[in-house]
Amino acid sequence: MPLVAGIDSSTQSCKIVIRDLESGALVREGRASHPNGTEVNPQAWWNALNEAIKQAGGIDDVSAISIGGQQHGMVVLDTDGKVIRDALLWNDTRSAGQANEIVAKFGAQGIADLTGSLPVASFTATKLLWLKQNEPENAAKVAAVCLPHDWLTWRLAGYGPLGESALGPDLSALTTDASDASGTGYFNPKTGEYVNEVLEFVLGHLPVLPKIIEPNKAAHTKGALAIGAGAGDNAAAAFGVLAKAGDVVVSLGTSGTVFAVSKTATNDSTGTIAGFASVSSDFLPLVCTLNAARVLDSMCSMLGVDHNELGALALQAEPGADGVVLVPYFEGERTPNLPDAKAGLHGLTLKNNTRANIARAAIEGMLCGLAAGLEALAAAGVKTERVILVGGAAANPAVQQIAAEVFGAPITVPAPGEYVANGAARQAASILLGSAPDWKIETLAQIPTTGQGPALAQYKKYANAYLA
Ligand SMILES: Nc1ncnc2c1ncn2[C@@H]1O[C@H](COP(=O)(O)OP(=O)(O)O)[C@@H](O)[C@H]1O
Ligand SMILES: O=C(CO)[C@@H](O)[C@H](O)COP(=O)(O)O
Repeated sequence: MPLVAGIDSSTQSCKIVIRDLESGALVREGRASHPNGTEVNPQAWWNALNEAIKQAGGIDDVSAISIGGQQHGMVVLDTDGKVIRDALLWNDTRSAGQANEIVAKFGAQGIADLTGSLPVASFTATKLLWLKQNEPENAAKVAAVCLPHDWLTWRLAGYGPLGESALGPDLSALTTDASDASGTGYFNPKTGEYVNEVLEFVLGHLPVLPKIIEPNKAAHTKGALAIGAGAGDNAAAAFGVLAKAGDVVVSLGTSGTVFAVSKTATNDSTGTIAGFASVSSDFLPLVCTLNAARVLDSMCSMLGVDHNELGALALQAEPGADGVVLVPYFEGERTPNLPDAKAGLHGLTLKNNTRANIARAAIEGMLCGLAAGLEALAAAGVKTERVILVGGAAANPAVQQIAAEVFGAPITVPAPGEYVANGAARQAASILLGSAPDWKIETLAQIPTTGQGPALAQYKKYANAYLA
């Protein structure tokens, strides 16, 4: 039976799954780490991708492959196909001022109407404006701009820097898909076209941009291997869990994201909801925070425990952690747009200052930032019948249980797996089959709603003070 592969080139690592085309059964997998930091040489992603493929036993027997990846990262290429400078990632906040300049130029509603979203520092457009203003010699050299998954797809197809690749630096062979393009800040998800006036404003000239490929078409063929368009990681996760109306997906990776597949486009000029496209060319209204799984990593090292112990400690405390609140803005924050904010531990007394309360406050704080996202989606008309929890921190049973209390919604935890990579594999399968297969998804846990606990209300008291 033919095999298909899907890749998740995410912030912290690269993962590959190889699946049976018909049943979707996992056949082999591999992973490799990415370097830390918000500025990364794309070569590190290419090395990790090759290491992950090697760990998975290679892809010689695979018929189709697609790459999902972290969104927004700015990869700039010169005319020889060389990377001009390290990529600035989605969680690099240096271009916050440039985001404001774009909003001032086009107006908040104007830019939201043109691109579906109000740009914040994460968006590629703001990074290009930062480049033009701070490294004009680099900006002048830019012949093409692409996203992390676009660049990896191009490399996998055999293109790359002059002298270092079989097919050479053909920039016109760069491809992408609507879901990832919709995170650039210069793409209109409603028309499916790039918005040149924004691009010209931020870079000063029009570079080559990746061609938009439909989800069930091959972007390239390499011998017998079909290479798909790929996708932004959140859109791929929605596709990987087969999200349908009433499902809201919450992903707890480096970023925290809340999103749903919708037939209706959004154009939120407040900037809370990003109006992205889905893999299937519907829409993917999405709220993203900068502080998710790494909040727990950081609290684990502060308390000297591992993730299981952090979870066990948290479950010893009562909902609301006896008034202890962590506002987790360790990396600044994106939603709300507070790029320079710092985290704060609030409400401590000599009595409630326990390891259990602090562990619980860490999990509640991470989730409360996302509960505000759920509320925003609800206000935009997105129905939440259940929350599907994915991403690294979703594996933690305490996180799953506390999510039901914080969100006040039933939680479904799919069987442990790489759902971004699975979504990419499902897209690859759709190239061979003409449409995406309905692979069965096993459920690990279903946690009924317990109603909303006290955590969110007390969190808002402290978090709202940051907005004053
Ligand atoms: N059991 C767990 N509990 C909490 N966090 C976890 C657990 N297992 C992994 N993580 C965290 O999940 C993160 C990796 O998740 P992942 O979704 O792969 O991130 P990304 O997509 O941003 O690279 C790491 O920060 C890791 O420490
Ligand atoms: O910026 C966004 C979404 O807009 C992030 O969701 C990135 O796409 C990174 O995802 P992870 O690597 O944290 O999963």
